[in-house]
Amino acid sequence: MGQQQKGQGGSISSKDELGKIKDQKLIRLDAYVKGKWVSATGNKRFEVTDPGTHQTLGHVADMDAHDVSKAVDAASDAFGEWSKITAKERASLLRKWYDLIVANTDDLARLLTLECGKPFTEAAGEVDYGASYIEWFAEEAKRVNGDVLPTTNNNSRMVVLKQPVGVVGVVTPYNFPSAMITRKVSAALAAGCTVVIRPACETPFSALALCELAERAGIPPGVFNVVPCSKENTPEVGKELTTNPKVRKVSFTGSTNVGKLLMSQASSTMKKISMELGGNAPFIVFEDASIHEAAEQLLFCKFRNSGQTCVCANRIYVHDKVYDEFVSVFTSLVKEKLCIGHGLAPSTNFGPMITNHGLAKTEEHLQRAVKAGAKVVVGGNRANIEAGGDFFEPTVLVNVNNDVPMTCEETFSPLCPIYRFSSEEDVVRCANNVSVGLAGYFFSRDVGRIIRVAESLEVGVVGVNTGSIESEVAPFGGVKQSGVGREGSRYGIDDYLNIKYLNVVF
Ligand SMILES: NC(=O)c1ccc[n+]([C@@H]2O[C@H](COP(=O)([O-])OP(=O)(O)OC[C@H]3O[C@@H](n4cnc5c(N)ncnc54)[C@H](O)[C@@H]3O)[C@@H](O)[C@H]2O)c1
Ligand SMILES: O=CCCC(=O)O
Repeated sequence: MGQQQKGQGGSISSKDELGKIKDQKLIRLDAYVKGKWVSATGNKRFEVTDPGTHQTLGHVADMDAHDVSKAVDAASDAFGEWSKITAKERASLLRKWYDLIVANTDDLARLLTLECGKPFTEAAGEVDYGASYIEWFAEEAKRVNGDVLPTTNNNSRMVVLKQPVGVVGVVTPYNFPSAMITRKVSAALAAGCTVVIRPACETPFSALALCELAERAGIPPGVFNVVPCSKENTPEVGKELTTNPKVRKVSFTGSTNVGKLLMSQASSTMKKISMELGGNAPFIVFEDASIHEAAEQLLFCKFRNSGQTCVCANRIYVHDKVYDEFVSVFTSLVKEKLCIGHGLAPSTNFGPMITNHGLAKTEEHLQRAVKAGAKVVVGGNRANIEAGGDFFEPTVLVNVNNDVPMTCEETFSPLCPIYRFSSEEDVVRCANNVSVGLAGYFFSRDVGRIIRVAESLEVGVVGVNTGSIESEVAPFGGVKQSGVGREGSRYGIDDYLNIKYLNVVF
């Protein structure tokens, strides 16, 4: 069994790396409520660590439900004024926020790598990607148009208004600590909503740095609130954000199970919801595809963020006729091109698992598959990197059973099972035979097949001859148990608007 390259990182000190952040004011440890940096009740704090070294990065304010209710009050008080300033004014403030993020990309990326582990270049890519939503929604703010309908009575006019929903509770995951916040918050602020953001416990630093820049951009007090909290306080904080009557919408990105819980809690006050949940993306290589192109695309699509991305390829289906060639080409790429290490070591392009829970799940998925007959072609072990974090090798498997967890559920790990298929009909049936439907990918040059398969896949986003689908211009979101709503694009702002119909009789 071949091995991937191992990067450096042995001498990395997380504290020293934090010290290299040029603008040290971006490292915030307190919460942000009503335009002030505040500590939690009783000055309670929780520890945040670097997943690449397990060293402490800092102790952040641990907000409880009562603290969060004050943040909701602040957001509710600020809503009146923020929703009434002109869209052009909101757009201008968003644009300033965007400019500040772009100007501070290196610092923000370093912070992101330190708390989430993804390699620095990938982290800088995330900051840039996240910022693109702010630029986009700054522009869209000015295009929230209403409607005048053909009247059914000459003595009346029928008018449609679009109005901001109100206070939005935002809950985000640890795998995209920056972009999952900006994608939601920029649409919300552009629409005229105010926000209370609860970032993931593992990755509050990016959220707080974005907040520092929002403050510098001049976003008024109360419009933008950030309430970090520990794992222990998460259920009560989640309950507050989903049941407080002043919160009119909950926007969540994370796993399907937590999404269902938050959705049921939010139903008690009938809040509007956006749910961006887990996936289990099929990646299909037909016999007429370019094998090298498909293998190159899979490398990024499967292994970015060490497999911890909701749209990562999860199940790889390769046509029988090209199966052996594909496995051989792809395995060589994995060995040659991936270099494991701490995300701030210059040669690294494959970082640690973000949590040790994720590492344990990876090992369990692997063991269950191997027990059921799977063969590991490359990888298959924890990687012993001097830096000391939770590393697992990029792993390719063949002969994987269809009933094992890595096939049936989102593995969210660097495990890459490659299955055989022999007919288009069968592979589409297999691809759709899961409860979720976020992204799907396939490779073919046959135009008829491209249309048939793209229309048949039960997902919200399809990559055809590409493993890359993200763009602020395009609608992002899933079907089935992958969620409700769309983010980004001209559709994304609608999730933060209510429609009001006026029948004006004169
Ligand atoms: N569709 C998308 O756009 C998208 C994007 C990124 C991640 N994801 C999904 O997120 C999952 C990985 O992220 P994760 O492991 O952090 O997911 P998770 O559901 O465990 O956690 C997501 C967030 O919810 C918080 N949370 C957990 N229990 C809560 C509760 N009772 N009340 C309030 N908040 C609670 C977590 O602390 C975290 O901040 C994967 O399933 C991935 O596919 C989806
Ligand atoms: O984990 C999901 C993030 C999806 C994206 O790339 O926008």
